[in-house]
Amino acid sequence: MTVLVTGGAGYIGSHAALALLDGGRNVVVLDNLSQGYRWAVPTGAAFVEGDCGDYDLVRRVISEHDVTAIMHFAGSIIVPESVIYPLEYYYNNTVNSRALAQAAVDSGIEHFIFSSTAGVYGEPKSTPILEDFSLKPISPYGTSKMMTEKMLADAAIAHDLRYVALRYFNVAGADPKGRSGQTSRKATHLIKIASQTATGARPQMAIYGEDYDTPDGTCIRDYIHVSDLAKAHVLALEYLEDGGESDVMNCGYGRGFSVKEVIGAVKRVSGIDFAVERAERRPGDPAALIAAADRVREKLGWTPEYDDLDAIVRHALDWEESLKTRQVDAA
Ligand SMILES: NC(=O)c1ccc[n+]([C@@H]2O[C@H](COP(=O)([O-])OP(=O)(O)OC[C@H]3O[C@@H](n4cnc5c(N)ncnc54)[C@H](O)[C@@H]3O)[C@@H](O)[C@H]2O)c1
Ligand SMILES: O=c1ccn([C@@H]2O[C@H](COP(=O)(O)OP(=O)(O)O[C@H]3O[C@H](CO)[C@@H](O)[C@H](O)[C@H]3O)[C@@H](O)[C@H]2O)c(=O)[nH]1
Repeated sequence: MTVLVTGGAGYIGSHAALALLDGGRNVVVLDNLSQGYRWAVPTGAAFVEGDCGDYDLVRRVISEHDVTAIMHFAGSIIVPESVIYPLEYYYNNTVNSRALAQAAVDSGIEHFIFSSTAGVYGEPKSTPILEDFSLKPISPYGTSKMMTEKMLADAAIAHDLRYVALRYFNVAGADPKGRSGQTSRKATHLIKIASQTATGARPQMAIYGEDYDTPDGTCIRDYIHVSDLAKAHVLALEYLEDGGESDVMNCGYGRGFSVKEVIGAVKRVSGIDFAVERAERRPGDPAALIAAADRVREKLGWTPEYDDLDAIVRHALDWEESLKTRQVDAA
């Protein structure tokens, strides 16, 4: 019995693979290394280089590795890029997910965990955001994820597949044991960028907009530690194995920090007063995104360990330091 982790050479998938291995499960990672790194695949996991949209390959991997469940992380993740290249995003996130789901159904896989996003809500009518708020994504990225959620919902009605779509809020931090972290070639995430600036990989950074309708004028987000998120995936799999119904669940802590508060935390924890510029608003940024996070706690029994901004930042900084000794551009 093995879990197939697509995108397991990437940031979140590698942490989920670690959590599965730590729990004594077998893991096979399928990743095309378009963004991830071979070295990021945890020791102990089997690795297949290839595309999650390659139906025949997925069927073969499922059969050869005795796969009984799929965690699907592979995808393209940069919101502004999805506005410029929408058809690439629909292909990689929706068309390839369809092929993967087809291979899963045809192979008799019954348990499927999908990486969705708070981006499916678009500009929410209010916060905290409940799972049953209407889905009105404002980017091709968000729409590509919403479409995959809908496909899974329909497939789950027609077939023996059951799924959990986890809608992540802002994922940050790194494995507390230093085994993995965020290495993306094209970093856009606030805590990653602030950590790179603190550790000298960037000369300065910018705050995108100080005129939002928030207490300090900067955007508020719900930052969740990647290891807590990885744990939610393991619990979601156990939930399905115990007969749980298909569902969607927000993954966040239910509280938010502003961009200025995050930068303040990175300066405080690192002890470095790095340069921060003001910049224009970034298109498509909602003022505040905070999860209503009751469902994941109640249904999965999820209890976060790292609901502490300074701990998230500490782990992100430690990982950034450790990257100085790695060849991150060599896959
Ligand atoms: N990082 C976040 O804050 C965040 C928030 C919400 C949702 N998500 C979702 O979580 C998932 C993982 O994100 P991440 O931050 O770890 O990104 P990442 O880029 O670090 O990892 C994605 C991995 O998928 C691989 N990949 C991409 N397309 C593939 C394909 N067609 N076949 C096989 N492998 C492929 C890449 O090489 C990479 O290793 C994505 O689906 C993303 O949309 C991320
Ligand atoms: O150098 C930077 C980077 C970011 N920000 C701001 O920081 C906030 C958070 O930005 P970022 O870390 O890029 O995350 P989001 O744009 O909120 O998007 C993330 O979180 C979403 C869920 O909330 C996911 O859907 C996306 O995939 C994921 O990238 C936003 O207000 C940004 O404008 C800055 O001011 N300066």
